[in-house]
Amino acid sequence: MDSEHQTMETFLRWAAEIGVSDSTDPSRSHDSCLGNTLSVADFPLAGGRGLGAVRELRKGELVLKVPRNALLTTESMVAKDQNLRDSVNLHASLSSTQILSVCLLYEMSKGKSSFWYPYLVHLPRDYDLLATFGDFEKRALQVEDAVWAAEKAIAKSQSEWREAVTLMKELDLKPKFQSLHAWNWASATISSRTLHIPWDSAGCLCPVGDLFNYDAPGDDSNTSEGPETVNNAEEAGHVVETQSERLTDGGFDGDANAYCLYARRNYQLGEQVLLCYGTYTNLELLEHYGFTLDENSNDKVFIPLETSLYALASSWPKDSLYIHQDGKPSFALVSTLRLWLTPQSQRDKSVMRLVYAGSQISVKNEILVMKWVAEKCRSVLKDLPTSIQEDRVILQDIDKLQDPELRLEQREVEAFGSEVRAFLEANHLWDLINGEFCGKIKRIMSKWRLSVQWRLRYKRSLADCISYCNVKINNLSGT
Ligand SMILES: C[S@@+](CC[C@H](N)C(=O)[O-])C[C@H]1O[C@@H](n2cnc3c(N)ncnc32)[C@H](O)[C@@H]1O
Repeated sequence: MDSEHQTMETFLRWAAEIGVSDSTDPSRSHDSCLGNTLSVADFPLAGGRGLGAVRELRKGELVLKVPRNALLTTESMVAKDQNLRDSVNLHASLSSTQILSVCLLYEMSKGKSSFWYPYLVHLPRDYDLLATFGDFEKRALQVEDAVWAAEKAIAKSQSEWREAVTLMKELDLKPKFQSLHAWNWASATISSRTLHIPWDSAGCLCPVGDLFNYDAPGDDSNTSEGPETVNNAEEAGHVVETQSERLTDGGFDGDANAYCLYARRNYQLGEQVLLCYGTYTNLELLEHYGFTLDENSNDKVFIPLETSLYALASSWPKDSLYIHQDGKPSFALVSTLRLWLTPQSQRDKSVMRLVYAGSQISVKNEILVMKWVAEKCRSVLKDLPTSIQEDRVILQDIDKLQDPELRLEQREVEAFGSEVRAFLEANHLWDLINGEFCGKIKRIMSKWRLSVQWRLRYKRSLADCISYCNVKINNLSGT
């Protein structure tokens, strides 16, 4: 048995001893907290390590219960350590997430003497969240909004770290636990693994409960949009309500004094059991969790729009003007463009009524709208440094570089495009091709891959939008 497997067994036994359980039967053996509904398994195509169903599960069935005393929260950590409690109390100006980060690093610094050691050893050592991106990976995102989001995330992490350094010094943390690198690790752990609790906005780390990988809310989740689905405010309100209900697959149950997690649908034996952490676009998933989804019905593709258009769109928030991942322009974007492309002199009451009802103004106007959107997407695509096809090739090349088994021929290396060559040059890797890259390079490569994956998905949505508009134009021209 390998040591990873052994420590996982130790962890599951420890969790069982403190009351974590996937069974409602209190007489079950304490050898492991899993085995009745779930087991730890690897799902290479959907999040890596995760939890699989050990039998058929019914929607709504309780699949895991984690008692309050097992949760890692600021409250539970300071309760076990007077020194930590006294120091934390002197830093009320820090946010609850900063405090939780410091507590986590403090707990890590205790090593084996930490109560949570069996859990802490299973936390990932590295993360791919935007805040951990270097310059190369950041620039590889290409799209201005995304590069800006990465810059903001990096700057935020640095300034939060600077603010927390005094507390870490007072706690006498070893230099390696006080470093920006350690801070980024703690912040990423909290961002990507905490669950909501009512008494601390920083959330809690939930042993075993944080092994669930992510599933986006179902396809019906974007039905709150568009005249086809929502015709009035009452209906819209109903959709919002059902959406927020769908976002919770569990939560802290005050009566049970435990975090309770439920199956969000029926599962077959062996299937991965997933949790919906919330409704995120791909850029948000990358920022907060370090991955993107090829199929994400909550994704939103933003394109640069004219200032006068934003001014006109005062009835709809700016962030409602986007293109869905499948290429369909949003209801608000189409409505705003219908009005914007109508000459000022013709914007009378009847036109305004049609616009706010989400209806077409005229065939001519609708064709103008579709042509405008298609042209905009074309121009955005043209201005980006690489095409969809080139990005696909870059991803294949990254795969080749990441494959330790693959021996690359000289001609293959010479055929690499400029971005791959720039990566190899920037990291002095030309001589190392066909050798084993060090951990640091592997980590940069995995972030770079995510950037290319993200921008490729963005471009595919724009290309799909062009096709969507062309079909609409053809249909309208025939009417
Ligand atoms: C709460 S943890 C889930 C367990 C995690 N896989 C582990 O091994 O500890 C969340 C992290 O899992 C990964 N993840 C979750 N769902 C994913 C998905 N659908 N696709 C890719 N990665 C996913 C991401 O790295 C994310 O930050």
